[in-house]
Amino acid sequence: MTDSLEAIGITVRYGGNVAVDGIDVAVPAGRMVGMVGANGAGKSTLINAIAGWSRGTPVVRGEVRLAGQKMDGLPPHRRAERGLVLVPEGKGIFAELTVMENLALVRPPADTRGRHAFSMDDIFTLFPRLAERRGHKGRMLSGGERQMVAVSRALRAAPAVLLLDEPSAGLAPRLVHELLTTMRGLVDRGLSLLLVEQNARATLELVDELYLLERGKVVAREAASDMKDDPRILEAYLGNLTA
Ligand SMILES: Nc1ncnc2c1ncn2[C@@H]1O[C@H](COP(=O)(O)OP(=O)(O)OP(=O)(O)O)[C@@H](O)[C@H]1O
Repeated sequence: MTDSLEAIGITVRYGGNVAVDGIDVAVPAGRMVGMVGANGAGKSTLINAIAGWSRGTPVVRGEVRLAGQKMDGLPPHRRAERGLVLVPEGKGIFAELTVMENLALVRPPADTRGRHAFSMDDIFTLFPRLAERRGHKGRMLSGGERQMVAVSRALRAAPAVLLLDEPSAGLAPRLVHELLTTMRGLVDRGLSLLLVEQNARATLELVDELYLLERGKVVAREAASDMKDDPRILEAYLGNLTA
């Protein structure tokens, strides 16, 4: 079966500094793949390159395919139109627009075949907190609520594959768990998800497969169930999970 998302040989080079070094990623349909690593490992650089953009002006190489279709050379908005939708690090919601207005900025595509469409009602069922706050401006929302808006805005675009960059940043552990559990629920309903996270522990609990990144390279890639039991991985990258 064709993977929902396939990235092959992604390399992002800033002069002599190779931030991402020939990484392959595959997200099978209806699966949640996690990518963890320390600060500066290259996680954001990689997920942004898959979405079609980079900070600065690096040299970017590699192929990206969505359900077998080539995305190479397409700008981020064209990739999003085809269903490859990024929730960027830092959320990027408009502080002076209300929750409703932020969500209304995205026009759902007319043709949602092979995609996962979410009406406003679906979104408010998923995030009841946003329903209560629909008239509140972005600047009045908590970090968790802003993250919910950012995810919801991406869902309005009817993703085939959702790319989620560090949703836990700045959130309390309980909120991280709630948000990731909600995302897992969507994956169980068929969405494909690539999640970049620093919080390895929370990620490992919910993903199907985990990649570990170190200095721009994948140093381990395993089913999450196997990684949980791999003492080498636990010790080196995840600390003591039973602690
Ligand atoms: N605009 C830029 N110019 C030069 N180098 C950059 C630029 N953006 C990122 N880098 C480099 O790319 C490498 C990877 O950074 P990246 O932000 O992808 O790491 P990360 O794993 O997402 O870290 P974090 O968890 O802190 O967000 C770092 O060495 C960083 O210095």
